[in-house]
Amino acid sequence: MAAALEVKDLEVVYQGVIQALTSLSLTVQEGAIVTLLGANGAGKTTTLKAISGFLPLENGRVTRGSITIGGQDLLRLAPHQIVRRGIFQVREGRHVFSEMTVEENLVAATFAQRKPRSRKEAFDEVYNYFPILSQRRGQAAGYLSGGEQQMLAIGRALVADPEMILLDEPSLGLAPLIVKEIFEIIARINREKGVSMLLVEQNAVIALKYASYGYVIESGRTVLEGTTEKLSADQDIQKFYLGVDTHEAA
Ligand SMILES: Nc1ncnc2c1ncn2[C@@H]1O[C@H](COP(=O)(O)OP(=O)(O)OP(=O)(O)O)[C@@H](O)[C@H]1O
Repeated sequence: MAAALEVKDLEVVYQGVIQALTSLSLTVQEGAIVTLLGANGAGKTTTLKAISGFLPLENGRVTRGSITIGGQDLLRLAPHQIVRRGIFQVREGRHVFSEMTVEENLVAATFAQRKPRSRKEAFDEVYNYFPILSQRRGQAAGYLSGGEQQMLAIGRALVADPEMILLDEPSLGLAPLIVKEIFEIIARINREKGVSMLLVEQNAVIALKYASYGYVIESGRTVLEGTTEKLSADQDIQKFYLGVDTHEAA
């Protein structure tokens, strides 16, 4: 299978001095769910921002390495061109337009639509995956629950008809049942539409359950990678990410 997205040896610097990534490499195969694990400040969000082209908005810059999709260089592209190339980032904290209704939020995402289809067709697809959003379509997004806002954030990505969604901490602040519901839908979108996912998660248990491959990053570099089966069996992962007492387990 062809490699969809390749990040190689990436170095990122903010404000000319703060080195956030030193040597970050990862691959997301077409149609895969890949997770990126790491402690606070390891550089996970920076990696997503580098891929989606948002670094310059925060005075950040890629100073070495490459990001390609299907062999095409992404580093030269602006964020709107990267969206057109099929990569859509769902940012941490949802960032829905709180004064606008659910449906107006979806309308706002139509600027990024990649294939000509009617709004009805695009929105029906979103409402099919997230029926609760259909019931709330006329309600201000700011009054939605955290879980519903996360669904809306993913729904906006769907309107764009992405090939890959970059998901930044979708479980943040949500109750376990809602997290499970959202991840089941993420898995369905992946399965049914073939959309690949690059998933940043503090909740390693859920990330390792739904992803097939994972990377661990420390201080801006990739230190471990493997199938999620292999990572789940790794003693360090068990100790530091899954909260397993490896002495007791031994
Ligand atoms: N806009 C910015 N300006 C300056 N430094 C930044 C900026 N964003 C991130 N950093 C720094 O870059 C490093 C990596 O941050 P990043 O947010 O990518 O980590 P993370 O792994 O996503 O952390 P968390 O899990 O806490 O979200 C940190 O040292 C952080 O302080």
